[in-house]
Amino acid sequence: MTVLEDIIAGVREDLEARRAGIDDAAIRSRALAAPPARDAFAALGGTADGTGRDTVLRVVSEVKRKSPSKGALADIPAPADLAREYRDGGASVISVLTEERRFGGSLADFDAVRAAVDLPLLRKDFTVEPFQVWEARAHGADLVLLIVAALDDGPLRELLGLARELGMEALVETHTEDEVDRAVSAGARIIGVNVRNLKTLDVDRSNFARLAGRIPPSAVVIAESGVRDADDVAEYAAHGADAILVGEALVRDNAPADALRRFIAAGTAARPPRRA
Ligand SMILES: O=C(O)c1ccccc1NCC(=O)[C@H](O)[C@H](O)COP(=O)(O)O
Repeated sequence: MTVLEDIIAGVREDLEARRAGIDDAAIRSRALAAPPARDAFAALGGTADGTGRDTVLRVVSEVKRKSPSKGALADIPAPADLAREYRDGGASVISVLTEERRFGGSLADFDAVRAAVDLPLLRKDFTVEPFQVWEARAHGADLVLLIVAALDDGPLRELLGLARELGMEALVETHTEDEVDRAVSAGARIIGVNVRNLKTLDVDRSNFARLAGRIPPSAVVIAESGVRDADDVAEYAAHGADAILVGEALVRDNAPADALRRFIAAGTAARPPRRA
């Protein structure tokens, strides 16, 4: 079993336990009654054909307590306080991990962050069932994560379609050429290239430069994982990242708002004037 398969097996067990406590009709009516989703595509600098794109590097800042690759990262006793720091530092989107077993997250963390900030929020989980998309909207999410390596084309399209029907968008995450091509064919508008291989946990930052050029300019391109400092951010930006997704470097920093400002400045300075 790969690391990703092992995580998803646990996610499915936890999902069934939650489903035993609330029926599908109830979660759907909560989702339909929730305030409208925020426009995460625009918040990440997206424009319909890519030509009106500005040169600001956006940051998706993650609330991440622990991980399979690094173990414990930060206690984060008050996720809402961290979210306010992220907002003050200029984050465009906040990602909240809700997977419990391997990342120490929860929907309670998500709710706390939702109540604290008005930015678009990504419910960061291993989405494999429509119930999780309904659940995300019911909790006020604006974006869900769809990992191409975890989904066949049928479910990928179904989950992306459902997210949009509910007014949300999806961050469609890739790691290989084939996955980028599948994300593009599925109609993804926000495409992440994760430099961490979720099957082996190896991190190879050069993977971003290799894959980013396959993504059409109409999509927002996010470089995910592996940021240690402003030089890494500049490298991703120079190779075409519209945004970066950062967890560890921010949660380990004593002044995450300052770190964010440094990352945005370094990435914006390094970004080419416009993606062709
Ligand atoms: O972070 C992990 O170890 C991990 C392992 C298996 C599946 C997913 C994993 N992480 C999810 C992520 O994509 C990262 O949390 C995110 O990109 C931020 O990465 P980083 O800045 O390196 O913390």
